[in-house]
Amino acid sequence: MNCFELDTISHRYDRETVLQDVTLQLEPGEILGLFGHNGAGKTTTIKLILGLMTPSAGRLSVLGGEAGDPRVSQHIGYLPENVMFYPQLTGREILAHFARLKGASPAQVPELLSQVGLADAMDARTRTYSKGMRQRLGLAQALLGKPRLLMLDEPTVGLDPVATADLYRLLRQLRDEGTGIVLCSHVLPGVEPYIDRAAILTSGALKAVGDLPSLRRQADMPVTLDLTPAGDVEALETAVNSATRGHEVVVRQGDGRLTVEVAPQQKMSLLQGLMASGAIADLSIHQPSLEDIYVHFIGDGGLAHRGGAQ
Ligand SMILES: Nc1ncnc2c1ncn2[C@@H]1O[C@H](COP(=O)(O)OP(=O)(O)OP(=O)(O)O)[C@@H](O)[C@H]1O
Repeated sequence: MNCFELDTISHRYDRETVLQDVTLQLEPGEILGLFGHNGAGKTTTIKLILGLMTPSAGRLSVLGGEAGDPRVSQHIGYLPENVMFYPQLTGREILAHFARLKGASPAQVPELLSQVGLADAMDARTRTYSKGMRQRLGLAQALLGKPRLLMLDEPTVGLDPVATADLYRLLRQLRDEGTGIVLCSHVLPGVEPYIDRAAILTSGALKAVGDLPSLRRQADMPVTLDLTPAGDVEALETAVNSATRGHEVVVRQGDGRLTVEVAPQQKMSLLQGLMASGAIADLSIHQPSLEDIYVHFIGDGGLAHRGGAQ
């Protein structure tokens, strides 16, 4: 059974359509990165899955049931973008309160607080917590009751690099135990190794979905080769031009080396030509990163999309 299945979902607020024909699934034991600029529709998508609103069009099922059904909601954990807690209560008291609301066992409260790195701070009032500590408490709250679907909105905001790495390790462990996880973010650097698939949302439309190799195929962006000449760089450039056999490539010279941008489908024939030429001493190959692919799909007008501050 899928964690959720969105089938051509659209959503309007008043007059504005903010999601258009979004089709997306999440399997158990999978981490999906949901990426998009400010106002792209990430939070709206999450709210629909949580059952806080009903879509204007399309079909939606969550954990095999209806979004918003309490029998479904009890298996969902959600960390909102901005977490706020009663400042006078301790982390332990707050989590125990949420455990009661969710019908989860209070026995797991100290264990969860330790898991998110708040073992030493669980009896301090949350008004003394830093932003990162509040974020960790929010994460512990989302993990109550061992959810089968976990949705995290900007979970790394406020976390230092060590805490961020801890968070990703924890998410992997949950994923390996079968939890389906959605990670919404505009912070792409560093996230690539921790997600199984990415979905890129722009102005309410899903532009691309898949694992990194599939996104690279969908983006069809050039591969960059850094070439070190065996002799002089001009001879290498001649070899590149002859090996490309009229296909378009971008060639730049610098520091006695050549940088060549080539279409993915031409890469192997270019490499074979270069190897046969004897003009090349060494090379490195750079595939587009998740960030490059994201920028490609968001488009040059990326800044124009970004309604709010980053
Ligand atoms: N309650 C609302 N009423 C009207 N419009 C709304 C409402 N909530 C969101 N919107 C609009 O819907 C669009 C999508 O917003 P959403 O919050 O889903 O984007 P987001 O991708 O989560 O953005 P961010 O990264 O800035 O949090 C935006 O244009 C936003 O202004």
